[in-house]
Amino acid sequence: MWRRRLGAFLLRSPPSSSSTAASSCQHRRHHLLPREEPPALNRLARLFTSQAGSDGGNSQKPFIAFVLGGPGSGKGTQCTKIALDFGFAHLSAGDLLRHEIASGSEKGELIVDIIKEGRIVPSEITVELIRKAMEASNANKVLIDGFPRCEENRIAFERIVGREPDIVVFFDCPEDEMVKRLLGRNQGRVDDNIETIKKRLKVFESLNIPVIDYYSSRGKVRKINATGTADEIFEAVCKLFSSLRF
Ligand SMILES: Nc1ncnc2c1ncn2[C@@H]1O[C@H](COP(=O)(O)OP(=O)(O)O)[C@@H](O)[C@H]1O
Ligand SMILES: Nc1ccn([C@@H]2O[C@H](COP(=O)(O)OP(=O)(O)O)[C@@H](O)[C@H]2O)c(=O)n1
Ligand SMILES: [Mg+2]
Repeated sequence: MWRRRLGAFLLRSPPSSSSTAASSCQHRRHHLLPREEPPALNRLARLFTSQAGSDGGNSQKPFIAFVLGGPGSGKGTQCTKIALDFGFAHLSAGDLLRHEIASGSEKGELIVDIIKEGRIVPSEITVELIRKAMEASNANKVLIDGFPRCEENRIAFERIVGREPDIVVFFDCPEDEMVKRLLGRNQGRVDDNIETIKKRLKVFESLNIPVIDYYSSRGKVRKINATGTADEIFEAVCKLFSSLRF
């Protein structure tokens, strides 16, 4: 059902600009409450929950949301908004890998070749970067954007971090729209060209969809229609996140 054939790209459309306008989320009131509670109440609340409290400490296990969707489905755009409105740390697997490349390390040289080809970086590398970033953020609510990309990623995360996600948010977007957005992204990325995009879409379908199916069978997937403007999509995101207990 979520599988879409690569075929017909609609490359004729001009690049779509993302919505940078501040969005208004009608559901904000609800999810802002915990952050506005006095510290004593937070501490008290924590005694009665298995998740970390809302004061930024991570003495207990954080709430983890994996954020998935095809390349260009809007994961990064929506994660930025969620982080801002719901107080999540936003860890983007792709950004962590690009940061490693920028550091000039030997690992970075390996990573850049893989990204150029739209393939998946060995899980040990990515999970280690995510683990360190989670630790450094010390956050009690974490969005892990663009991960896991394949079963190997998923299994490595479970083994190294010792956790499953609490939920998996899946941005469902038609391929022609994803291609249009990627070609208009304009961030100078080595993988935002049509050849690599075609490979990334194939990898998404063959390796990432099975991960989504796996989490779906475990009742963890929350699918969001990722067409429309960024603000329209964020309205659906707000509904979902306002309904969560974290
Ligand atoms: N709903 C949307 N409509 C049009 N363009 C969008 C939308 N959401 C994001 N974009 C743009 O599409 C491109 C890809 O979005 P991004 O959030 O980076 O996706 P992903 O992280 O899934 O690859 C970016 O240039 C972004 O500004
Ligand atoms: N878990 C991950 C995430 C990204 N990557 C690599 O990094 C590239 C860019 O990932 P990204 O998440 O920034 O890309 P978008 O889907 O956001 O466009 C992917 O195409 C992979 O080559 C990976 O190998 N493993
Ligand atoms: Mg992204």
